[in-house]
Amino acid sequence: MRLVVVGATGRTGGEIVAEAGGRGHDVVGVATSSDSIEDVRVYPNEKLPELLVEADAVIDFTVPEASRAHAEAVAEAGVPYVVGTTGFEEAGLDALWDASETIPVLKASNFARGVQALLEVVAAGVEALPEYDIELTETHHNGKRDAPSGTANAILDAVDEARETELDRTHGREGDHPREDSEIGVHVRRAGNVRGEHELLLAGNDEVLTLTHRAESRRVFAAGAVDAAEWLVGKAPGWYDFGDAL
Ligand SMILES: NC(=O)C1=CN([C@@H]2O[C@H](COP(=O)(O)OP(=O)(O)OC[C@H]3O[C@@H](n4cnc5c(N)ncnc54)[C@H](O)[C@@H]3O)[C@@H](O)[C@H]2O)C=CC1
Ligand SMILES: O=C(O)C1=N[C@H](C(=O)O)C[C@H](O)C1
Repeated sequence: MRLVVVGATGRTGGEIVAEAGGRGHDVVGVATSSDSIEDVRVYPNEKLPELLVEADAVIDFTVPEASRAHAEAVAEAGVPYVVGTTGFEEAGLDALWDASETIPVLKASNFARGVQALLEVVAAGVEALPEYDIELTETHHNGKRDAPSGTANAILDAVDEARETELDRTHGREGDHPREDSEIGVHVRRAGNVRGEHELLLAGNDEVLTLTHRAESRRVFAAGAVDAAEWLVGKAPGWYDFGDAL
């Protein structure tokens, strides 16, 4: 199928281009810097409407302001839309929700299948240990813009759902700060070229349960995103997540 990869020159977009090309898909790229990538033409943003005419699906790993801007054009073109971009918390997802009224939109903060499994394990652990203290730590490369990660927010939401309450998300601690029972500590590390690590710690009753996912390569995200795009083609308009495609 013809895939348009928006963010094609990025750390993850480049892996998606390689993964999709390796599966035999016809790939074109869109990015702010219109370089070619190993025989794949990359076009500037303003070319997106033209490229959508022949597209079977769009995969977008850019920045929130870009994904929000692209959503309308993709919806108008009637093309299924896979969104991996994170950091929408401030800007909001309204443009994507609006698009999902006319096209299938599949958004996931993490396209690694192991993270989907982690989210299920988190729910089971939290339900089994309702009175334990919970702390979350995420670690990413030193170029990551948003904090905490989209995956961290998804894990926090899974904890709240399992606890059937909203814990107070305490982002770091300093000074005189004893832990309240209602807190969940959220800790963010940015260093080197770490692809993405998430650790949930549950402690109480003289024991500690640690649940950890570590991406060893961005190829894991690329494989999941292309799987999602292949699954999304032909689906009815609506809002989907990666779990629907597994
Ligand atoms: N859902 C998932 O599985 C994953 C999500 N991500 C998310 O994907 C996003 C991109 O991450 P990276 O690949 O590290 O980013 P990057 O900074 O390496 O690449 C960003 C890409 O977006 C393009 N871009 C930047 N600003 C733009 C604009 N205003 N308009 C159009 N294109 C623009 C750049 O040209 C580049 O191609 C982030 O939000 C990150 O959190 C990253 C990995 C996995
Ligand atoms: O920016 C990244 O690299 C990643 N971002 C996603 C997130 O914000 O959760 C997914 C993955 O952890 C890599």
